Amino acid sequence: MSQAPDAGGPLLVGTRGSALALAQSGQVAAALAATAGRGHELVRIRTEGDVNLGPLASIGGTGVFVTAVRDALAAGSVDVVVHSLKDLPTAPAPGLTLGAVPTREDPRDAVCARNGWTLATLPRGASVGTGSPRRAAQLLRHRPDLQIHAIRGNVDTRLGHVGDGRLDAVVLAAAGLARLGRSAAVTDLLDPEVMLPAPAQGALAVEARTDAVTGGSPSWYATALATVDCGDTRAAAVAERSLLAALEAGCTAPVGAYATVQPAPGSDTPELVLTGTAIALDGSREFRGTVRGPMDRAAALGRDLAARLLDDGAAVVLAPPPDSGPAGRP
Ligand SMILES: NCc1[nH]cc(CCC(=O)O)c1CC(=O)O
Repeated sequence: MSQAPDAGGPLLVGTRGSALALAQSGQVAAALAATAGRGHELVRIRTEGDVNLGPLASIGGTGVFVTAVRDALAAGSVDVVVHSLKDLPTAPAPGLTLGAVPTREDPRDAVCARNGWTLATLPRGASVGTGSPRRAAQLLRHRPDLQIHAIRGNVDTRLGHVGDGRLDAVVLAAAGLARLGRSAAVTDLLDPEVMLPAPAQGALAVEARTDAVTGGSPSWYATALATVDCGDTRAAAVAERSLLAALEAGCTAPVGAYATVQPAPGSDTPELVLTGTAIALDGSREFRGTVRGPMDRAAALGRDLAARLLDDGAAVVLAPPPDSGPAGRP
């Protein structure tokens, strides 16, 4: 199992079986297979997170969506796996590597409301569904009157809460809605100034076995991965995820981050601009900052911003409540 997969057979792409996972894996698999001049096959892998619909925090955090998929890759039953990068734990997986980060979709969060309401026009006390502490905290920061309802489930289930009138609105990632062809449900795209996305929201991760990318002669496999990789997206995602890791915050922590690549002031050289926030669950306190620096310092920028936020006292909003389960994240 120590080289690139054989040339010849179809590229085997491992994925979760949800509609969103299949849609995004299918798109990446087609691009990878096309550059490699071969066919592809999606291999669905059932994970604990798909089977057990309890609150994520109590079933082991986001890792629950990832473990079984990674196991299939490590065992060699598939050639690559595709994840939503925001669902990938920040800790590296032994023997696996981030083979490619394709160009990011819209990173913003989207309000999907009845009556075309926006965040600003939702009636006083409106009911809004989200299972994400990050979204809840930022919603309450702008609209302390809103009633937040914890919901989970796939994108269609969540939209269904609005469709049948149980809730006035739900907040979902614009990228997921777009990949499922459900963008028509969006009534307000939230500017990152208003709601900072989850680190790496809207980006995909193509994971590969490290030895298959680096081992032996430069393979068709490494070439295909390099072809679908987007350097700007990768750098932004690395900066955002490094902030999250350095805050030692799991994804149930209310942490938002967004990095863009922009020309450095007074020059043409591109640089990364990273904004991050750590916010109290009720929106009452926020620690927010922005750093900028060279693209090749992406990980260091995330750590720098984390150090600054912690210096400002962000630990008070990151401490998990006493009776919560292990850190995880939606
Ligand atoms: N938490 C689940 C999840 N993981 C990735 C996406 C959407 C796509 C993305 O962010 O890349 C979603 C749904 C959502 O947050 O609305």
